[in-house]
Parts: sequence; structure tokens; C-alpha cells
Amino acid sequence: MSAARTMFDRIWDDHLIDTQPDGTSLIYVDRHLVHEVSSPQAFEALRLAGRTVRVPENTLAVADHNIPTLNRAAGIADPDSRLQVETLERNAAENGIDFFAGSDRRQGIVHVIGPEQGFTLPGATIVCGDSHTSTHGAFGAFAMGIGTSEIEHVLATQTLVQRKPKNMRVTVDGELPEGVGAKDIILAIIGEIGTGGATGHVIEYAGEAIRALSMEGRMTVCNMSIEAGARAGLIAPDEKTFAYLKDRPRAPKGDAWDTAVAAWRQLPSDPDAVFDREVHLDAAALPPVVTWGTSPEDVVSVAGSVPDPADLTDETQRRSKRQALDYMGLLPGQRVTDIELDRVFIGSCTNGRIEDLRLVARMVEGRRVHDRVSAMIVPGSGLVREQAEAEGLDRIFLDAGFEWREPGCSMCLAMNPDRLEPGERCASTSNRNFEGRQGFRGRTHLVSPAMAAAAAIAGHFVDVRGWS
Ligand SMILES: CC(C)[C@H](C(=O)O)[C@@H](O)C(=O)O
Ligand code: SF4
Repeated sequence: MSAARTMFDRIWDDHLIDTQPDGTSLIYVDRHLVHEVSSPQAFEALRLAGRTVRVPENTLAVADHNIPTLNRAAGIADPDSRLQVETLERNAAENGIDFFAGSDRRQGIVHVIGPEQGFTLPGATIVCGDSHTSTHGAFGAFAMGIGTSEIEHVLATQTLVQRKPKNMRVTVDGELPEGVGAKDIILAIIGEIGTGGATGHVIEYAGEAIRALSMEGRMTVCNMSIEAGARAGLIAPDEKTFAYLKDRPRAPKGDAWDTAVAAWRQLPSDPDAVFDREVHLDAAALPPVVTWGTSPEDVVSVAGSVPDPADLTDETQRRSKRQALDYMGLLPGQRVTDIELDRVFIGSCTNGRIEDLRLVARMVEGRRVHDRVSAMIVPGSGLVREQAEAEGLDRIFLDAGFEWREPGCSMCLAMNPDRLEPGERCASTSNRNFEGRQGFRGRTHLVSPAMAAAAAIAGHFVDVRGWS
């Protein structure tokens, strides 16, 4: 066996309990995040089997998908949503699991609160019944989404049955132009390799442009790994990672902190480690991007136009992209900057963090949301909300005509009262633009927070490279 290992190999080896001759492996799970949508059947099955949660202190529960972002104190009107949230609360209490209720200032989107609490740590294996668990890989963790039966398995045993995914490296060299950010990087990667481009792989993001990103930006990149088909995404931990985590409630303290940091410094891939697949991108050449279709790979430069499916050689592709254009109500050749918006949504586990909100505030301060547009800003957690308010960002947003909400998944997906009406067109900082994702027949364009902010003011897409 070659001595050179990738960071993912190292984390895998550190957690491997057993491998069968057919490659099926059992790995230890360090951290388990739980939300209300994917966990009820798992707890129920556990109860029926007469089992208990193996390591409750390494499990953290929060309600985020179904929770309203207005008048939370009034409770949840929708009976199904209310039942799911109440069930999670009961399951957590019965099993001795920490639960952040809607009234708790630490409540928020599961992928925002994990890092905030220092529950997410480098070198760890982290799972959650949620595809965007890949977000936590920004800290150099192997973090992946799991299904309901796997949730039950992890609750009961703190282990998971897996086949080892392959290694892929995406290197983004160079410096990002002004106005181009982490969201543009990941959308450009998905545009380049497609939604199946990383299937069966764990992506390590590397290169100067990735190292230059803040932890927030790195989370944005890792968050969307799943949209490229990857099992997980990760980034080598460095001084920024350690600075972000230091003194967080769940992070190691005192001597244990020093020991942990010393171990985390050993995590990065060996220089001669071999990846099964390599992709390179030049950050300096990236424009701000917009999705035009109903898949995150349908990416176009803001300075470009809606592509013509007729140019595609593959018949199935041609048909599916035509259908996407039809659903989106767009015409081939239409200039992206001519696309007018009805709604703007700034938030989600992709772009609902403090750095995103600061950027938006800088851009919209002293300006007004366009008359045609209804725009809302939803912080990713209660702590993000508090921080934003302490900095006066909420005033800037409200003065500019944005709505300022309570934290949750909100309009990222139509599981709570925040949704698009049929035919409405939205610039959204979330991660999925599937048909109906933000509401029945709603039309979603995925963009960066900067692009969403500019679109809210102008009423149509604008090239933010010229924004001042
Ligand atoms: C509801 C949940 C299981 C789902 C996921 O797995 O990602 C959601 O968070 C999403 O973003 O589509
Ligand atoms: S914000 Fe969106 S992507 Fe993230 S967990 Fe919630 S629904 Fe899923």
C-alpha cells in the first residue's frame, strides 16, 4: 500500500472499524446532527426495537425546515409541520439529546449551527439525514448526508455501513475578480463537471482561491458538493479554521485544544497523494454566474445569454433543456441582464451566514428594493441574526425595503409558509433550482448573495463587477 494518503483517506482510516472482502466497511461516526424532516421514522424504529441512542452527547437536534420565519411565537399553523417539530422535541428529550427549540437563540439551519457550536470539527466523521451535510467538510471533516434507515443505525450504534468513495480534487488557482465569490466558484464547478461529475467521489477543494476564502465561503463551496453528485466535499483545515473554532461552546478547551490543533495540522493530503480524478479551474477567469434552468449545472455568465438547446447534439439533453427553458419561461438568446425578477431570497445553508449578510448590507445601504420585487433576508441561525442586528444590518435591510426574518430553511424549499407563487421568478442564494423547489411552478435562479442583492435593487440581473 502506498504511504501517500489524501486527507479523506486519513479520516477514513482513522474511523474504519471493519472492511468485508466485498469492500463494505463499518466506520465510526463522531457527530450526528438531526432535524425534524428525516428523523421521525428512525426514532420510531429505534423505539420499536427497544434500543436507545448510543452516544446522545454526540448527537444534536434542531428544527429548521418546517419552522416559520415570521411570528414564531404564535406557533406553527400547519398541522403536519407542527407534528414533525413536536415529535423531534419529544424524541430528543426521551433520548437525552440536546435540542435547540425555535425559541432558543442558537436555533437555526442544521448546517449553520453545527459549525457555530464547534460541534463540527476537523478530522471528524459527521452525518445528518440531509444531503447538504457536505457543508461541514469546509472544516476538514468527512461529512455526508444519510438516509432514514442509516439515521436509525447511527442512533443505535454510532457507526455507519459504507463503501469507501474515490478521491477527487478540484483545484481552483488564481485570484477571484472583484464581485465574484465562493458561490460563483461552486456553481462554475458544477457547470463544468455536471450534476453527475463527482458521483462516487469525495471532492477535496484545493488551490489558492480556496485557501483565500473565509470559513463562510468554504462552507458555501462544500455545501453544494452534493449538487455535483459527490458523496462529500472537504477543504484542508488551516489557521482560519482553527481561529473560527477556538472557544466555540463544543470545541475542545485548554490542553485538549492544543492537542486537537496539533492533530488537525497532520490532516492535509500528502503532497504526493494520488487522486482518482483531478479538475482545475482558474479563479481569475470566473464571472458572476446565474442558473437559467432547473438543474444547478445550468450555469451561465451574467454577461452572457440564455443558451439555445438546439446547439446540443444529444437528443435527450436537447429535450430536457428545452423543457427547462419552457418551465423557466425563458427564450434562447435572451440576455441574462434582461431577466426581470419578482422575488429575491437571501438565506439558506449555502448563503445565510454573517459574511453573506454583511456583503449584502454593504451593497444595498442607502438604496431601495425595486418596486416590482419582493425581497427577503433570512439569517441562517439565531446567532447570525443577533450578530447582524448588533451590527445594525437589519436596519439597513429594512430601510432598503427588504423583509428581515427569523432563522430557518425558509424559501430554500417549500416546506414552510415561505414560498413562491406559480410563475414567480426568484433570484435565490440557495442551492437547488429543481422544478417546484421554492413553490409549485416557482422559477428559481441560483446566484451569489452579491448578485441577489443587486437584482433586488435593479429588478433584473446586473453584472456586479460594475457595482459600487
Ligand atoms: C428535507 C431534507 C431531507 C433535504 C435534504 O436532504 O437535503 C433538504 O434539506 C433539501 O435541501 O432538499
Ligand atoms: S437551507 Fe435548504 S438546502 Fe439547507 S438544509 Fe435547509 S432546505 Fe436543505
